[in-house]
Amino acid sequence: MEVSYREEEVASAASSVAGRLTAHGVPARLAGGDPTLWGEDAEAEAAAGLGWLALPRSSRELLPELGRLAGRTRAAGLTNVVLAGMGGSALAAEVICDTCDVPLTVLDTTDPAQVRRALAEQLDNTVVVVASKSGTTVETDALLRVYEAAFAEAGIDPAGRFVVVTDPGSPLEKRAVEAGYALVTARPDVGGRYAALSAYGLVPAALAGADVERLLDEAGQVLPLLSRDTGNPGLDLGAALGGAALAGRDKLVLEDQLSAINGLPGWIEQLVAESTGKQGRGILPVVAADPNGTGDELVVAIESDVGDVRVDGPLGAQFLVWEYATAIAALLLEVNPFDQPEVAESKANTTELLTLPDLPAGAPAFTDGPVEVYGAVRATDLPGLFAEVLHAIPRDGYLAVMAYLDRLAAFDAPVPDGADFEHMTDAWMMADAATLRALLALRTDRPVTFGWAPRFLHATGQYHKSGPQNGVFLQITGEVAEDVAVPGRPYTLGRLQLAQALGDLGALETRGRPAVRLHLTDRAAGVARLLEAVQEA
Ligand SMILES: O=P(O)(O)OC[C@H]1O[C@H](O)[C@H](O)[C@@H](O)[C@@H]1O
Repeated sequence: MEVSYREEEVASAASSVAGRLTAHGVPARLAGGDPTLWGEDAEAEAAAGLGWLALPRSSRELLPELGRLAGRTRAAGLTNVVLAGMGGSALAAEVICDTCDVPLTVLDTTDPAQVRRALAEQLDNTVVVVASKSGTTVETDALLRVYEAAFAEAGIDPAGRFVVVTDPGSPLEKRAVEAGYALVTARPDVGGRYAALSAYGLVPAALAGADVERLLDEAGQVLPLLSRDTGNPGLDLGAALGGAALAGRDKLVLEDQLSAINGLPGWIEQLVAESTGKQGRGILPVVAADPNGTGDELVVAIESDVGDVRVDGPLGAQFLVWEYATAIAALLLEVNPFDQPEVAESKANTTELLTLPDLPAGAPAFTDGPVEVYGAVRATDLPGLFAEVLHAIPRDGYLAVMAYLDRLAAFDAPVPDGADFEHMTDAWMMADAATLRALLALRTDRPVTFGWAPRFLHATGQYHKSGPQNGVFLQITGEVAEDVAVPGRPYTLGRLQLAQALGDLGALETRGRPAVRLHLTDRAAGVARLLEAVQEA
């Protein structure tokens, strides 16, 4: 595992902060699990959350159980593995499976169409891993209920179809025991976003067929380096991230196109944004975007030379080194890397909204074809709105696009008969809400981020509300054609999804941030109109 600096300014900022850290014995203290590093206010959470440093060894104890579970599900012909989980309880498994090229359906959504899509896939051969540390996350609870109902309706005994991963004593543990589901309890002293090498990352990955022992070997090899003052990749990366952020380079552009590891930036995004984005400070991860060459960027490239910092190493080692580096960067920014108070705020808003008979969606400021626009805006059409929004981004700020939609809908786009792969890709791209990010990015030198909701609420959502207050926000919601009931709950997935959007919008508006909601009354036509209008802006 190696971290190398490819730019003089980054190297000198990093070496100056690394000198300060080693003078205080920080590398060895962090590697040894010293909970006092982040100050008194963070001590209790740190003491209860540094178990990730021991995972390369302690997770080995899970291997026999994982082998048995994987063998049992394979023998039962359950080859379609679905993971219901949010944030840290989903993203690591996604990266592991993408990198090992084994199929895993990650359901970290409340979108009725996307959930219907998953339900329609091989229910007969499906095993659902339900992963939640707290055991109370609303999305995960809803997906468990939806799958229980689907199995019951198909006459399938749900007992053999769920594998629950949770902390000991959680409400989900109780539920799993009562229902007779397979249960793996996780080490409780590991925070959600640091849980890649714990049962949360490993159980779904092992069931999907990934070689998880190898990940632990890879992490185990880097572990002894983390107590060193020199030749310590975690310190080198953390000092670069923190040193650069202190010098004003607080937009972290993550590049991985040349890496054999697939999707790591999405996992890094939740780790860094949730751990550092608080008290008006933080590092904003920017994923799937080209750098703009502005003075507030730090480009970190996984296994390539295209960045200011290059990070080489296998996936297991990357997980551990990024966790360590994030804890170092938080220390330098003087924030607690183990809490996420503003994630809880949007959750509370959502819960409160769900108690109302009707969701307060408000009245549109204007309508442009299949798109209703909600918010305090001067524009009267979409091109004007995009121009207004781009103009509103502060000089040191960013624009965040957040889509409460089916992230796979673009693949339904009609493709002309006989189209080759290039034409198919073009058709998908022009039907994909994520393309809005790229088109907006062409019109500004400020970073434009994109997040599928509610996934991003458990990642950049914390940063949006409590990091530097220089974000401008565009929410996209869509009409629900066919909703999905959540058995035992007084809401459907569609209602929950809209409540999440309105709950987060409320949290952003309370802070005085410019925030607009674009509601697609026809989803496919709405996406097409957005992509057309942004090019006219
Ligand atoms: O695993 P759960 O308790 O369901 O939590 C899922 C996610 O929820 C919140 O967003 C936390 O901030 C994340 O760190 C966590 O990974």
